[in-house]
Amino acid sequence: MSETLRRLADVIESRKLANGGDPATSYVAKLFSKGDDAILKKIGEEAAETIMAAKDARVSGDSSKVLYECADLWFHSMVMLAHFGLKPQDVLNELARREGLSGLEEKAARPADA
Ligand SMILES: N=c1c2ncn([C@@H]3O[C@H](COP(=O)(O)OP(=O)(O)OP(=O)(O)O)[C@@H](O)[C@H]3O)c2ncn1[C@@H]1O[C@H](COP(=O)(O)O)[C@@H](O)[C@H]1O
Repeated sequence: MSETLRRLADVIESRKLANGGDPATSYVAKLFSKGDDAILKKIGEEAAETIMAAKDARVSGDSSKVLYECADLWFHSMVMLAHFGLKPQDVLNELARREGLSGLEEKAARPADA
């Protein structure tokens, strides 16, 4: 896993209130203190901002804002993962499990009622 993701996951973990995170000095601790609805709301906002940035880039040809918004989305997704006791490595493991499995084949193999 990327060292940057690993270090960020460790910092996020350290910001949990149970680990001494202080909402007065830390954005992540403040988000944890507000609870999961606040974290999920941020993910919704950042996903929408990513979509808007991509639409703008389609017109302007400048993708720098897509990068910026996508980083916000990944970051807030990592806060959500930590909230649920998950790590970036768990997501990478799931992607690795899917490696080589065509999305079209996987969908076709689903039970009819799925
Ligand atoms: N990667 C990030 C990161 N990306 C975005 N953000 C913050 O996410 C917040 C939300 O972004 P918005 O653009 O939506 O800002 P806003 O509209 O003011 O949002 P709200 O305050 O209303 O939620 C901003 O305050 C950003 O600064 C981040 N805050 C922290 N990190 C990482 O988390 C670490 C720990 O941060 P602290 O817990 O604050 O020490 C940092 O060292 C960084 O590595």
